Amino acid sequence: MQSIVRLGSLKFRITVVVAVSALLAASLVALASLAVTEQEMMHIVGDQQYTLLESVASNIDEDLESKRTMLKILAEALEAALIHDGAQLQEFLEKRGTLRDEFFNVVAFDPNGTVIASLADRRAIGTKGFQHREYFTRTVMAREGTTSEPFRSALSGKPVVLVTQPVYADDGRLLFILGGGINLESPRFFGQLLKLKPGDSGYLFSVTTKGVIIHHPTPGRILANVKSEPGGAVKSTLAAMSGFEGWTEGVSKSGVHALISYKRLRSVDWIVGAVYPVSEALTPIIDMRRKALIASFVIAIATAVIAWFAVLRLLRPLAALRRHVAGLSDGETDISVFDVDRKDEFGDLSRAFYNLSQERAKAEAELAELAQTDALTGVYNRRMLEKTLAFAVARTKRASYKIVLAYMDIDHFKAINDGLGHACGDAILVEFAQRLLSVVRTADTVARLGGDEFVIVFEHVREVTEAQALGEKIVDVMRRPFNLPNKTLSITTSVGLAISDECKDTPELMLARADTALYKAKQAGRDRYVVSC
Ligand SMILES: Nc1nc2c(ncn2[C@@H]2O[C@H](COP(=O)(O)OP(=O)(O)OP(=O)(O)O)[C@@H](O)[C@H]2O)c(=O)[nH]1
Repeated sequence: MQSIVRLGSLKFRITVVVAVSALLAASLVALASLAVTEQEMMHIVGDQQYTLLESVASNIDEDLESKRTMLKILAEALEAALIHDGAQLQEFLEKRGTLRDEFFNVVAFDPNGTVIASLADRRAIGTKGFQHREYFTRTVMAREGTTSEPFRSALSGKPVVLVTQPVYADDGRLLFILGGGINLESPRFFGQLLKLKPGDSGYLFSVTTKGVIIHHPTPGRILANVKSEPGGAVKSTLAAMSGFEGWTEGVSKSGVHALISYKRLRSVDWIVGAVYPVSEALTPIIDMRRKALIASFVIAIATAVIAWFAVLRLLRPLAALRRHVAGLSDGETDISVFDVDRKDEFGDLSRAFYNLSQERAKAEAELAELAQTDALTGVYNRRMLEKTLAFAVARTKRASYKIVLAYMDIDHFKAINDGLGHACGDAILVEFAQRLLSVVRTADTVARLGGDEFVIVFEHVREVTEAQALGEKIVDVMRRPFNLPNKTLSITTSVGLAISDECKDTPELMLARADTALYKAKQAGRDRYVVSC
C-alpha cells in the first residue's frame, strides 16, 4: 500500500503528469470548441434580437400610422360636418368612443393655440399658450399632421407625444388643430415592449435620435436625455443615435455585459432597443462549459487510473532490476538475473548494471588475492600463513599425522642486496620462492613472512624422520646456481624445522621453535638445516 501512494515515486509523478495533461487537453478542447459555439450562438441570438426589434419597430410605426389616419378621418368628418365652434366640437369628439381606445386624450386648439375642446377633461378648455409649441408651429407650417417630440403634458402632467392634424374651412382657413395624446407610461402603447423583453432581466427601450428616453422599464428615466444623465449615454446608444442599426456586444448603463440591439422607426426619429444580458442569452453555453469542465475532471481521473496501472505494468522490469541490483551485495551477479536481452531502456540499464557487477566482482577477487598473497613473489603472505597454520595445527589434534614447519632465510642476503642492488635482490627472492614451491605438494603452504624469510607448512607428515628429508631437500634445491639476467650466483639457505606436537603446540610455539632451529643453523655455519627437538 505504501508503494502505491508514495508521492515522490516515479510512478506517481508519471501518473500526475498524464492526468494533468489529460485535464489540460480535455479542458482546452472543450473550452475551445465551446468558445467557437459561443460566438456562433451569440450571432444567432443577436440576429434573433434584431429581427424581433424590426417587428416591434414595424408595429409601432403601424400603430402611429393608424393613429394619424384616425385623426385624419376625424378631421375630414369635422370639415364635412361644418363644425366650427368649440362646443359642437367637444360634443362631436365625445360621441366618438373609439378615440378613447386610441388616445389618452384628444384636444383641439384654435389657431391662437387655445384649447377649445378636450375629450378627457373639459376643464382644460380655455387653456392658452400652445401656439409656440414645436408640434403646433410645425403643423401650421407644414399644413399637415405631425408627431411631436416627447414632452410632459401641461394638461395632464403625463409624459406624452402628440399626434396632430390640422382642420381647414372650405376657403382654406385654419379652423383648429386636433391633437391626439399618447401616454408614454401607458402599457397600451408600449405594452408589446414589455411583453417581448428578452430573458429574465433583459428589457426593451425606446429613445429619440436626440437622446430623449421615450420608453424604459425604469419609469423615472422617461423624458430624460441619455446624454445628460450621469455617466452619459453608453457607447452603443451613441452609435445608434448616429445611425447604427443592428446588434452589438456591449455594456448596458447598469454595467451588465449584454447583447444590445437597435432599430430605427420608419415614420418618426425614434429608436427601439433591446438589452439582453449575455449571461442569460448564453445560459446553455455557460451550462455546457461547466459540464465540460466537470467532464474534463472525470476524464483526467479516469486517465490517471489507467495511467497508474499502465505505469505499474511498464515499470515492473524496473522493480525487478532494483531487486537484482540490491542482490548484488549478496553475490547474485549471475547474468541470468538481469534482463540483458531486452531491446528497450531496461535492457540497456540491465546490461550496464551487469557489466558493473562483473567489474566489481573482478575487483573484489583482485582485492582478495592481494589480501592473501605476497606482491613480489606471489606466494602467501604472513596473514595467510597465520590462518593456514592455525587450521593445520588444529587439524593435527584430531588426526594421526603431523605437520612440519620449515623457517628459511637466505644466507648473507644483505651482502647480495648491497653488492648487486635491490632489483637483483628482488629477482633472487622471486626465484627462491619458485624453488620452494617446487619442493612442496599441493596441500602444503609456502609463505613469505617479509624480507628474505620464508615459511613452509608441510602437511600429512607421518614420520618424524621426514622432517630431515624435507630440510635436506630445501637446502639442496637452493644450492643450484641462480641465473640472473647478467650473471649467475650461488645462493644458500639456512632452514629451521619444527615438527608438530599434538599435546602442547600452538602456531606461535611452532614458529618460535622453527625460528630457534633456524638460528642454530645460522650459528652452525649456514647452508644447512636444523630440526628442533
Ligand atoms: N631486495 C630486497 N631486499 C630485501 C627485501 N626485504 C628485505 N630485504 C633486505 O634483506 C636483507 C636481510 O638481511 P638479513 O636476513 O637480516 O641478513 P643476511 O644478510 O641475510 O644475513 P643472515 O641472514 O644472517 O645470513 C636486508 O638487507 C634487507 O634490507 C625485499 O623485498 N627485497
